[in-house]
Amino acid sequence: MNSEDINNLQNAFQYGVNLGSSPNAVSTSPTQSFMNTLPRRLSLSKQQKVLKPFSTGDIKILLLENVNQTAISNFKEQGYQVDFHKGALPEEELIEKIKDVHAIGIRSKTHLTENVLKHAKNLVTIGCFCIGTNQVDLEYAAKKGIAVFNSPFSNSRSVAELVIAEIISLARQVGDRSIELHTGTWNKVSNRCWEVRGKTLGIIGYGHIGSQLSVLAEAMGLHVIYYDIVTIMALGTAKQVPTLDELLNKADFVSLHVPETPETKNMISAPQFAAMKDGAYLINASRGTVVDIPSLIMAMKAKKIAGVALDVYPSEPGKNGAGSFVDSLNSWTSELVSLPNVILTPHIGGSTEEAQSSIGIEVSHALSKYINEGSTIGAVNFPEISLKALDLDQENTVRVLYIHKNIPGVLKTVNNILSDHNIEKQYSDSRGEIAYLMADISAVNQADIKDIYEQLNNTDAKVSIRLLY
Ligand SMILES: NC(=O)C1=CN([C@@H]2O[C@H](COP(=O)(O)OP(=O)(O)OC[C@H]3O[C@@H](n4cnc5c(N)ncnc54)[C@H](O)[C@@H]3O)[C@@H](O)[C@H]2O)C=CC1
Ligand SMILES: O=C(O)CCC(=O)C(=O)O
Repeated sequence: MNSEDINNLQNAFQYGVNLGSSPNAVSTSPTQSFMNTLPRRLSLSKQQKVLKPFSTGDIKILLLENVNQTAISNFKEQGYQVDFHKGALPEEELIEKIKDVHAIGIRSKTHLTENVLKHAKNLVTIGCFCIGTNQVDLEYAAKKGIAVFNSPFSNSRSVAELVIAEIISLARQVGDRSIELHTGTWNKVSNRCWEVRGKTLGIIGYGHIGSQLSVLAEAMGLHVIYYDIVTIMALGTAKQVPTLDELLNKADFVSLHVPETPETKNMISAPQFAAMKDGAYLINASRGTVVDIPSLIMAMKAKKIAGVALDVYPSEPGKNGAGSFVDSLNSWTSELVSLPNVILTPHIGGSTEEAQSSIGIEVSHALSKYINEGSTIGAVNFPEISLKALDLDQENTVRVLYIHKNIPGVLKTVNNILSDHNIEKQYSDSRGEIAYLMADISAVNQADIKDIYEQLNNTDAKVSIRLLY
């Protein structure tokens, strides 16, 4: 590409129509700061046109809960404005901030409910920098045309390793011995301390984490059985059991790795504790709502359960600090902490340098690809579609991103609007009540862009539109 070509391309951008008045169209002509980087971008990617329909400097991203530095760097490299906070925000402050941003990055503590999201006038995407997405109202987000992404397995190994540490620590009462010695008490005992070799581990939920745990546990000589609502191929010599009760009857250690759903709420309560072996151990690094803690306390007091390791709780503090894990957070806190052989960790299953760094890269990448190109690959509440990047010589090609209600006749209406142009590529898919169409149309001049936008904007089925060019 010679300098004349670059000038032409810059001119093409500078004639961009400003569609910024529409809440969902993040489309204005690019800033000089982006122009200044253009020759470098072009030399990095000789064949592909970088789609920048908007001033990247106008894109605002709110990052909460100490999302990793890798994500901050990626977003800044894109030219976005990043507002970074170490903790979660109280709901009122969150509502104030979310009004203004195009993207938000959270971990497990920020609850993006309908009440919060209804204030998000410009929001196009949410990044959960974690595995779980239960903290987001996914359905409502989809209805508002907000695509949600997560990192489905970047921290799975970290969780599995923590659980392995806890299995041995519970069996050897390491937590109690450590607390005693920290407070000056030497208590060298072997009573009811066990090797884990030859014992049975029951894994509830044999997905990414459960199956990884299975492999590690077998390497230490544990027998593994698992229960899952779907039939899943066993790794190593593990065996799937047909019922939860069978798992509870047989396992010496029970470890939970299910998502938070209506079905998993209080999945382990009084009847399940009763079904467990006497002196069994429980580990929960999934979600706090999965175990009924008052029933757990009763089972421990009755010596039915010999120890428990919890990483997650029904209510968790929004940020780090002393004095936050108390009865006003969860009414049973002081009772639980007074029991023997209880290991409590502050939701750190996925908190390793390795996991956080790769989650930061993966989720920031997915959000940037969606903002810049419209790709929804990896979205958890949207149909997953993508079109290949445009070539540099496709100067008058516009990418239409049209999120709409999944009702009959929409494609006919949209294609009528686009019919004066050549539709180079088109891809459409639906998921529940929401459908998403990506189309690259060529031979479009600047006046056409505004016209296409307005016509699409007037369609009944429209949820939101962006035009990239
Ligand atoms: N403590 C921490 O820091 C972390 C906690 N998590 C939690 O762990 C959960 C599991 O993570 P992954 O293994 O990656 O998820 P996954 O989606 O790969 O696996 C979950 C498994 O649970 C099964 N399942 C769902 N409902 C079930 C039910 N009612 N009964 C039995 N099985 C059921 C599914 O079929 C699936 O095989 C996440 O949803 C998240 O809440 C995830 C990462 C870190
Ligand atoms: O690291 C976090 O903040 C949350 C980890 C977690 O629970 C998840 O990935 O689902």
